[in-house]
Amino acid sequence: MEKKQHKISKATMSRFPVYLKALRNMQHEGKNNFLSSELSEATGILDTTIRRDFSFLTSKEALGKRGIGYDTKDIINILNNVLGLGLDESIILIGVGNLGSAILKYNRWQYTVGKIVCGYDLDQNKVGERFGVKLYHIDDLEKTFPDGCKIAILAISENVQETVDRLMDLGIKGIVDFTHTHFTVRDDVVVQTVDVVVAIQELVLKMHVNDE
Ligand SMILES: NC(=O)c1ccc[n+]([C@@H]2O[C@H](COP(=O)([O-])OP(=O)(O)OC[C@H]3O[C@@H](n4cnc5c(N)ncnc54)[C@H](O)[C@@H]3O)[C@@H](O)[C@H]2O)c1
Repeated sequence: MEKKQHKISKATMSRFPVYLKALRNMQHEGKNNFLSSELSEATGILDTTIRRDFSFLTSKEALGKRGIGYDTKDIINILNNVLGLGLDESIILIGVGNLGSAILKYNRWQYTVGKIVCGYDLDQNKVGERFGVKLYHIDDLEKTFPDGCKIAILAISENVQETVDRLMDLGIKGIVDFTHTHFTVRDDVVVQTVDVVVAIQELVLKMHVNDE
C-alpha cells in the first residue's frame, strides 16, 4: 500500500535525475537489479545518501531486497513519477547554429529524458535533416509542431520573445534557454537558463570561498 509521500528536500530532488540517468544506462546495459553500492560507484554519491534518498520514495520497491538490491525498472518508474518525467519526452530545438548543432550532435538524450524530435531555424539552408533529426523552417513551426511536445531548447539569437510566445501558444511548458536575452513567460511555463559564463562566475566564487 502506498504511504503518504513525505516532503522531499531540494538536495534529494536534485540527486534524483543523477540516479535516473545512471539507472537508465545500467538498464540499457542489461542490469535488471542493482545495489546501492553500484549506483554509488556510477554516480559518485555515497551509498548511505542513496539509501536515505530512496527512503523518501515510500514505495515498497524502493526498500530493496537484502543481497539482491533494487529492481532497476521499478526504481526508474518511481523516479520518473516523482520527477514527472516520461522516458520519451519529445523535445524540440529552436536554432540550429553553432550551439544548436552541438546540442543536436550530442545525442545522449536516449535513456535519460527523451530525444530531440525536430529542429527549427530561420535560415532556409538549415532545412532538411541533420544527425537523423528533421529540421524545419521556423515559419512552419505551427504546421509541423510535434504532438504533445512540452519542452523546447532555445539556441537562437533573434526574435526571442516572439518565438517564445509562439512556443507557449503551442503548449510548450518548459524552456531550456541558452540565449542571453531577457524574455518573459506565462506563470505555468518554467525556464531553465544555461549559461557557461554564469557557470564560470559561480565556479570562481566557490574557488574564492575555498581559498578563505
Ligand atoms: N548560454 C551559453 O553558455 C551560450 C554559449 C554560446 C552561445 N549562446 C547563445 O546561444 C545562441 C546561439 O548561439 P550560436 O553560437 O549557436 O549562434 P549562431 O548564430 O551560430 O546560431 C543561431 C542560429 O539560430 C538561428 N536563429 C536565430 N534566430 C532565430 C529564430 N528566431 N528562430 C529560429 N532560428 C533562429 C540562426 O539562423 C542560426 O542558425 C545565441 O543567443 C548565443 O548568444 C549561449
